[in-house]
Amino acid sequence: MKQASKIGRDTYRLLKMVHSLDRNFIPVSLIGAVSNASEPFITIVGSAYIIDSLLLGEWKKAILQAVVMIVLTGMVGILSSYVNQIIEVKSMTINRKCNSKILLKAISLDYATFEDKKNLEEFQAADYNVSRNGGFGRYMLYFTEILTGTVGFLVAIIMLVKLCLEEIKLAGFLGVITSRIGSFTLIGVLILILAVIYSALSKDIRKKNFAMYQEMMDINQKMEFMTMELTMDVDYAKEIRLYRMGGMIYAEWKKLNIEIISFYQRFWKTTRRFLMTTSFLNDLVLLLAYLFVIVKTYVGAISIGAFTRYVGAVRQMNASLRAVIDALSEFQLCQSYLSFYTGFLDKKSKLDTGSLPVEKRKDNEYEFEFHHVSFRYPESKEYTLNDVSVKLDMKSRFAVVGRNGAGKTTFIKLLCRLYDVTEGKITLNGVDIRSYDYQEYLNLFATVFQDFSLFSISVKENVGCSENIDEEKVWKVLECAGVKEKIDTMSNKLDTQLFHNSGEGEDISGGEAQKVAIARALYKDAPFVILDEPTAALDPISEHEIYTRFNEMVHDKTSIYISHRMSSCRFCDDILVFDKGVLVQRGSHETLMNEENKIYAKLWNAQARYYADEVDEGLG
Ligand SMILES: Nc1ncnc2c1ncn2[C@@H]1O[C@H](COP(=O)(O)OP(=O)(O)OP(=O)(O)O)[C@@H](O)[C@H]1O
Repeated sequence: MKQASKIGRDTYRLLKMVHSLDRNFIPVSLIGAVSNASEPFITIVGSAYIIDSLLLGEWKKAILQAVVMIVLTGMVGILSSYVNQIIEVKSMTINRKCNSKILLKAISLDYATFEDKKNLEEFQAADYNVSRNGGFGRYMLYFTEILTGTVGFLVAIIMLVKLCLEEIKLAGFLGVITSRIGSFTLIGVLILILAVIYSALSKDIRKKNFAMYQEMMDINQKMEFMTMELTMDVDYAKEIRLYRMGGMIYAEWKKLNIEIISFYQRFWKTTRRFLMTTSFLNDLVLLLAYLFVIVKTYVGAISIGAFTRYVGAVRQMNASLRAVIDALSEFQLCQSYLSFYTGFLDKKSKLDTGSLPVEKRKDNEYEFEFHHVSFRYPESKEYTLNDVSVKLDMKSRFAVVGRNGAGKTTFIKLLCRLYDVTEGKITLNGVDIRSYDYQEYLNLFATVFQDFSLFSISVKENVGCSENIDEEKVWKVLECAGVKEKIDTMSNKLDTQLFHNSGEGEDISGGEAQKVAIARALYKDAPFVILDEPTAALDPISEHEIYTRFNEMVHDKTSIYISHRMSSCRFCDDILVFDKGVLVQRGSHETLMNEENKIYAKLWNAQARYYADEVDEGLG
């Protein structure tokens, strides 16, 4: 019962969603159902009348009836195919609209959602079910089939009620069966048996199929990823060739392929059993129903013409019931798949907690403070940052240094609120950052992470990140980032698409890409500019040029650099040194260099020694 009410609630919700996407779909489905279902009945009823007319020798009447039947069948047939076509197109359109809902949801979700494996799987499942498993399109086609079957079943029942009412008073067993009460009981019991058997069997197969389906979804996703690695992605193509990894990945792909084949074999085995059992039971019930109509004709309760009509009605009732139950089981299976989709749409942003507007200050006087901040990644047991307390003075240039894995990037991610702290708090001008409107808060930062991304869109769009782009400003920031000349040589200049995977796109080097990403940060013109390993891919001259120009451009802003090139710390007023998630030192370059045997001096000296050796070797 609980299960049935859940199915009912889910159906209502999904149909409501479909209705909001296309208000005409459900009415059109109803028209389709009525016209699809009435088609066979026109022939059933028509031929019965024709037979009766022929038996009475009324030839003209029979011909007229045949003409009416043919015209009606043709008209309803045309209407059915027209409406079915509309339903198919509408189903496809609804699916596309659902796809766009997934995309919109995906881009509105927290960044942390995408670093969390479980969330990522849920997103992939939602996308898989809507884009590749038929999604709402298939769901709505089954919905129409259920409506069609239900209308057909009801019409057949009405005809059979009429059959039950046709009686002749007789004594004995035949009299009992052909009486009204006997007829209703017999037909009622037959329908009940059919319904109970079908729903029990279909429930069983639905459960089995859903379990198998989930298993196959995982395998399919892995296979799709591997196919992409092997065939489509140019970055993988390089590694695959240089390290001869193709054979290994192909072997893995083949293993999954065998699993898929075995999955289909199991799937068809359960389905075959279901089909054979239902078909046998069906035939049995059909036989009993035919016998009943024969008996009714034998005792003289109905004419020969009526006999054909009722035989048709029995056959139609059976076929309709079977179609409803088959479609219902598929419909519910689809509903289970679509639960991934609705589950995904129900996800809420955890970071969108505050509503305070962020004060827009022309003087850029924003003050951040970390108060005993500790942080653990969602799926991690270990703390990445421990008890960090630090005040960031405005308009300073900060450097964040430390060994690999010390927690530098994590510190920045917390500042930019890509994650919330696990313990402690971060304040902006004395107010907990969780109280601010999330989007407004994000607008304070222009950050280039070490794993930045450029997109397969134009250079201009990559830098301007909006629909209204100030081209003059784009050229200016490209110049500051040292990549103006390169863009000037590209075929469509600012309008050149990046990366050749977008058809007409052009590729740029790693360093040039990094410069474009820096230009994007400058274009945003935010009060906080953060560069995480900003110059890792740049040659030393470009690095020097960028630092010099950059400092000019961000003089009225607060800037934070994370860099392993210790020399860049010299540009900075204040240096934060992290070690194993703890802020261990802070101060100017000179102050920190005076703290001997501490990590900053060690890092500096290690790099200085390396350069000194190189210089010595070069000179020697
Ligand atoms: N999404 C994540 N989930 C779990 N652990 C993570 C995640 N991202 C980073 N870590 C872990 O947190 C620690 C600190 O990482 P972080 O990227 O902050 O270091 P980093 O100082 O910037 O290092 P590097 O200099 O190598 O860039 C590392 O041990 C890393 O493995």
